[in-house]
Amino acid sequence: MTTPAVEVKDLVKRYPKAPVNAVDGISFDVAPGEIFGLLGPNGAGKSTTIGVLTTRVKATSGSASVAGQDVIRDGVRARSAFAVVPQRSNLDRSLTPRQNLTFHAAYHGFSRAYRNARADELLEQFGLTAQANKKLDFYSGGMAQRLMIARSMMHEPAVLFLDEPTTGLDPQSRIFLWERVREMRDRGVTVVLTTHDMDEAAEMSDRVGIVDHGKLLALDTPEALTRRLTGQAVLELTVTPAPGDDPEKLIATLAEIDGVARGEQVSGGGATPAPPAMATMIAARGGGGGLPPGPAAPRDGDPITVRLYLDREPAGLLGPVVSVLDARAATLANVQIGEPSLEDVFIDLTGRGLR
Ligand SMILES: Nc1ncnc2c1ncn2[C@@H]1O[C@H](COP(=O)(O)OP(=O)(O)OP(=O)(O)O)[C@@H](O)[C@H]1O
Repeated sequence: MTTPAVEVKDLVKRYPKAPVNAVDGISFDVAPGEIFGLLGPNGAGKSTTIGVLTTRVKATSGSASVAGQDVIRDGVRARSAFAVVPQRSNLDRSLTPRQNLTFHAAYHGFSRAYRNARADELLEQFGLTAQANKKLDFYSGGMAQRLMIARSMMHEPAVLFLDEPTTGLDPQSRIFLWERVREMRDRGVTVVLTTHDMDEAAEMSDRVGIVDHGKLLALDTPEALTRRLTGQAVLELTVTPAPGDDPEKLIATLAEIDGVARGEQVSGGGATPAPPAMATMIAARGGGGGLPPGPAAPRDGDPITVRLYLDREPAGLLGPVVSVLDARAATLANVQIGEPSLEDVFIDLTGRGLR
């Protein structure tokens, strides 16, 4: 049996004087070479979990290891096995970009020849060769992020922890970054990332763990998680109800169709239809303080967007849907068939209340 790249068992962290555990008995394994996404609302316990794994936070109880090294009992030894790229730059501004790389490798005990060769290789890989000796003050946020990842790879860690790596990056930098992350994965580096970007998590991660209130609520591949949600597919309709018809009643009638698990209005009242993921944030189940507000009440003649969550193949339901709309003299402008997104799963598990 191969040793997991990350192993967390019954991990608990209670900060001094805190009334509840920040991490409340979390267990999971990450396989070598996996990209693992840790997701959760603000304050869920992600950073604390990563903090324990990277020896910055002292665990209250439980066990944790990275690349087979016990990070709780022998943090110093474990540190050579991983690298952390924090959300905010912690580059040394008194050094050149290149020196940031070579000093890091010197700290980890690598020879001068190795340090220089590795720095050149990584500067090239991260598109920073031409800016290797510039002042860091002239670096953009994207360049600083690239340099931090390059620096983290100087000591060839087995596991790379990335804390919200693409926050604040432009689309080009984001794509570039993910290409590099995939390259690292292809070379056998295990990547553990935290992110609030659900699309990115779904696209990048081999598996994701969803955390809230210090507990792991779900752990699986993004596909398996979305498959588990309600039905197999979602039908999104842009409909203009007949004058005087009540949209809520129209949706209730649509939800009664055999094969429709539930229905909800995701936008309307003249608002631009939100993309599916955003739509769910607006319209998903109640609770959690009622924020953010639901869609505006539509005026007569305005189209509304209705989402139907299905528990059977969508093709067979188009006929019944059109019949209901016909019977109520509603006009159908657009139909989209889609899968539930990871964000739908996230909201379903963690609710929509603000943290
Ligand atoms: N140093 C600390 N001292 C006391 N409480 C803390 C400390 N750090 C975090 N907490 C608390 O522990 C809980 C979990 O916080 P944590 O930072 O791990 O969450 P998170 O999921 O990383 O959130 P975010 O997405 O906002 O970064 C929160 O209630 C937070 O207020």
